[in-house]
Amino acid sequence: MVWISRICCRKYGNFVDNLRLYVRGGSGGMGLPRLGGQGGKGGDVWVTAKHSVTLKKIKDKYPNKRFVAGAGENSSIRALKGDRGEDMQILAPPGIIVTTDNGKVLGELNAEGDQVLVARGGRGGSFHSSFLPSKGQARQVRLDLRLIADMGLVGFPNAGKSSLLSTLSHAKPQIADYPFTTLKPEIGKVMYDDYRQVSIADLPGLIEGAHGNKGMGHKFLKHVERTKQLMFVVDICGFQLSSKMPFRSAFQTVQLLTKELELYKEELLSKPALLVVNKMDLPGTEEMFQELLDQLKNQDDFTHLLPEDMVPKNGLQFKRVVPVSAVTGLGIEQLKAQVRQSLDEEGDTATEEPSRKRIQKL
Ligand SMILES: Nc1nc2c(ncn2[C@@H]2O[C@H](COP(=O)(O)OP(=O)(O)OP(=O)(O)O)[C@@H](O)[C@H]2O)c(=O)[nH]1
Repeated sequence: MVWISRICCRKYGNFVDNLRLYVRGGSGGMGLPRLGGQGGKGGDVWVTAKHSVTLKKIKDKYPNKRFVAGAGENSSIRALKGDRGEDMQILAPPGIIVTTDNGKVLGELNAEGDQVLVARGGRGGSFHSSFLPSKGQARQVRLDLRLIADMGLVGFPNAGKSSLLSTLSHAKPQIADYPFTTLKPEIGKVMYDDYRQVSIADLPGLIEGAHGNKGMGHKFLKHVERTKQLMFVVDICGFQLSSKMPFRSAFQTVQLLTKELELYKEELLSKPALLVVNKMDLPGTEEMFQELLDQLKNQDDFTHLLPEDMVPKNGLQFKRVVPVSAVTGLGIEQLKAQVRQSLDEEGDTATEEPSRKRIQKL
């Protein structure tokens, strides 16, 4: 049996899970000493939660990552009290934690419309300041997407995700309660010999048509944004959502899962992804696995197997394809090793503890 297949690599790493921005409140307006007039207050800079935005979109739209609010109006004979400067709104996805450069937490965005003030506008000049205005607050802030887990399981119902999570983590996975979600992901912790822990989230609810918000479609897909990497799980024998829906082979299932992510947010496909092929304990599955590998290697030759609108624009090239059985434990150790390697290649894990702490434990 081929345990681990390495199929040509895809360029990963476009997914943006943190961003550093320069923010500055607007300056206050000048007061008018002659008539005791007061300058307008400078505008504030806010970060506001909006679902349709991603950190990558912010980065692409504002390459210099500078956000400056409007200055307050000077006081004049016609308007003794100058107008307030315009506020600047930075739209960001929910599930963000906003901190200053030195790690002070300014606030969290948990739900659509939540706001965090990141830079205050300056005061307008008045009698108390000899009519001189003050400048707006200026600083660097960080927006960090709060990760649920290192790995997120992506698979249609019945693929064996829950079974896999239990086998991998040797325990009943815990239901995590995050303020920014109504969908409760199950989190399993995989422990390694060097005491490193890797967290894996099972996010229930992905079905065909999820991108169009079928089932719990959008809720599920939003969560995929909050894991460092993706673990696709397919049943080697294929999948059928219901007797009314067509049967899908393992290869078609991979394509459909890819298409769901692509249609929701193509950016998600830039996350490193590994493919777990489950139920390899069943008879005849070795040949099916070989066929799947062949199809994955030559995806363009098999586009006719699905209707055109269900074929992903770019087939996902998995760096790691691991055959397992969640029931018998076949391939589970290899999978653990592959998960670890994949995360190590990409840098720190979401749950990584400082090495000093781990050494203390040892
Ligand atoms: N033969 C075999 N059956 C398996 C394996 N893994 C899971 N199953 C069975 O497949 C069925 C679905 O498994 P689950 O772990 O509930 O699958 P799931 O992907 O979490 O399904 P949902 O909760 O519906 O999303 C159950 O009957 C499992 O016993 C496996 O490795 N081999």
